[in-house]
Amino acid sequence: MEDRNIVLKASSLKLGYKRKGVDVVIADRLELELYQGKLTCLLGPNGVGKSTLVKTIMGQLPSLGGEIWLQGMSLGKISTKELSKKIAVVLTDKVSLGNVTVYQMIALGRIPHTAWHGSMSIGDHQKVENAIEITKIGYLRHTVLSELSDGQLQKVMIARALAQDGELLILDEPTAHLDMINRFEVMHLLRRIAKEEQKAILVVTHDLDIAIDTADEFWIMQCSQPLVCGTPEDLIINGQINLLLPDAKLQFDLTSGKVQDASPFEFPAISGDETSVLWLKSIIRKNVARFLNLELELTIETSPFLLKAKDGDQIKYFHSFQQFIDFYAIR
Ligand SMILES: Nc1ncnc2c1ncn2[C@@H]1O[C@H](COP(=O)(O)OP(=O)(O)OP(=O)(O)O)[C@@H](O)[C@H]1O
Repeated sequence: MEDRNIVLKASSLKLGYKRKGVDVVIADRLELELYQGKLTCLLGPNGVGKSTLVKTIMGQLPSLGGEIWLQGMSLGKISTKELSKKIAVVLTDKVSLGNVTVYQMIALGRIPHTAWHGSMSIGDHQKVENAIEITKIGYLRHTVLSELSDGQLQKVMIARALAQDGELLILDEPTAHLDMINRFEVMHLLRRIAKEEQKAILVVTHDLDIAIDTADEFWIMQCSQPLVCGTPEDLIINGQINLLLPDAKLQFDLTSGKVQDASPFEFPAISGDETSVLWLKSIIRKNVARFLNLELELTIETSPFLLKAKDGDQIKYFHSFQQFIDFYAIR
């Protein structure tokens, strides 16, 4: 653990807002570290304080207590200009610069490094080109932002953050509003950037399945509790992943890696290969209200698909899950 390069560290961090001079505390006693080359996902229920934490780490919102260090320097001692060179942020806010081209937008990432009216140096243009190459959006270079899809726009905003060339990238729900393929692509792009560019990346997300696939580290935030930190795999195996599911009706299923109904469930006897049994259980579970015959003995094969159901002396064969469920639904 000691050999991991800490980019940002916070100790006894107290988060919140001032209302009429009074502290409104959102979270307290937070201990956290972000590492170079690691993708960290911050997860937690709506309203728990994830954006508040992000704003505090970015230096946009003062903490109510505790310390934050960026590369060993106290955050409070770093000027806004220096901070904008070190931390790049991608927020969910809609971009209103519709007529700006992709190249121009990414070039805005260089502003902290140039004077406001100063022109970009060759080095600045190289940083922009590099960001375009990493995010593979060269084909969009001259397109105006208003003509981009949400997924393309998200990649442009990531490229802008990359062009900024800070040590730390923070993204607040970068996969919100994206379809499944784009969610997957964006998160895998962030993982690649963490590894190849050796950036520390913090992503706020509600996308548990893709976060499990891509994150090196999870921070689980819960109301009035310390952050729970660890690799997704450790948190799954030790059951702490269920902290994300305080509703007793839901649980994280270790075998399928999915969140599912936690109500006790007894399956009929099933034999077959592991994957087929998993999906047969999935359809049985969904149809539990109309599927109460526990005397069944089920055998499943998938090449070709054949589901044998033995009910006492009777044997029935089904060639799809649909046939199987339809048959038992009408009994
Ligand atoms: N400017 C503000 N002043 C006072 N309270 C605020 C302010 N902004 C947010 N809050 C409160 O802080 C709490 C945490 O909000 P925050 O936006 O950080 O949650 P979140 O975990 O990011 O939620 P979500 O998943 O819905 O985005 C909420 O109770 C919210 O009402």
